[in-house]
Amino acid sequence: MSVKVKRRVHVAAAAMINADRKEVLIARRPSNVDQGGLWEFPGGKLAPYETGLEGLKRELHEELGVEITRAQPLIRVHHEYPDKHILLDVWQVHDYAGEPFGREGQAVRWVPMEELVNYPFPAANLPILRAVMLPTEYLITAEEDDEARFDTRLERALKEDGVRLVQLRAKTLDESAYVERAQRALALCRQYDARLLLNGEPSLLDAVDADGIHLTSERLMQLERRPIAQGKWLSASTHDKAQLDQAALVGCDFVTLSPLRTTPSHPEVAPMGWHDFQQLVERAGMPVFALGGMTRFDANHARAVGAQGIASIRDFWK
Ligand SMILES: Nc1nc2c([nH]c(=O)n2[C@@H]2O[C@H](COP(=O)(O)OP(=O)(O)OP(=O)(O)O)[C@@H](O)[C@H]2O)c(=O)[nH]1
Ligand SMILES: [Mg+2]
Repeated sequence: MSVKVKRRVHVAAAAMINADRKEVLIARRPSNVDQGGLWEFPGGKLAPYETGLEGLKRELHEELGVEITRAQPLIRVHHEYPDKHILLDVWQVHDYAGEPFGREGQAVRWVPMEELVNYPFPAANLPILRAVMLPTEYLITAEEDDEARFDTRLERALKEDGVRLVQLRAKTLDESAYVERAQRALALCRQYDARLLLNGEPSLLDAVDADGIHLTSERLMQLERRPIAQGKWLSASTHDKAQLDQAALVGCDFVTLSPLRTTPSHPEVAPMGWHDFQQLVERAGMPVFALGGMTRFDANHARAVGAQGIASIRDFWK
């Protein structure tokens, strides 16, 4: 039996997100090419010695007639197709010159984010769809014993820090107190067009119609399948490769990976540091938020090493 070594293909692709209208630019692959007829994020294979960003700029000039002026890494996805191993190196384009059009005759369309799921994409693209929906910052709420103060602090973060993704973590509350707080938190989040995930059992969604569930790593490891519908978001806390693999297996939409640094809340746990973090993120296959001593000053670096961004209690809870 001969062992065939798969081709490795490095592809740069663009998530052009129109932040005001919350639309994303997608293009349809011509029917006569690999994965023809499917929709994709514009881009293509890197030429020898090209960096991801150089390749992205060249491809977007060739395919859409635009010149990228500002872009930031969004996510890197490894995927095994039957004939090749591809690395999709996806960049979020923040600014460009020109009006995009299908320079190669391909259909090009601005699509509202929540409608992206209705378009057929290549199998490798699921993590990208998740990444474009998510912001760079993930607020985890602190323990509070005063409900009025909880509301004030949450609203401050939504209003002044522009937080758009919130996890309600409250280990000291019993279920009925948790549900009450969650209902108020949901109303506040709706007011600011932010998403709310409940830290706890999937059944909490029956009591509060929030946007999803965040699982502890312990709960994650007990599951055999995804415990909630596809229309809701599922995130989980992870700390190592085994937990990341499990998150992929049960179909988490995204995860936190911690601890990057030592924190006052977990002084006994050894931090993993950026090097190990980057290696784990590279193969996670879903958006990952860096957690553990992170502040918004770390967001750019987190992006640069492949993460979606940062998660924090302390940096937002003031
Ligand atoms: N551009 C792009 N390619 C994707 C995506 N998802 C995905 O699996 N791919 C795969 O990555 C490879 C990209 O190749 P491509 O056909 O765009 O390459 P290219 O623009 O350099 O074209 P060429 O090889 O005809 O010159 C294809 O095998 C394609 O199926 C995506 O969202 N965007
Ligand atoms: Mg292409």
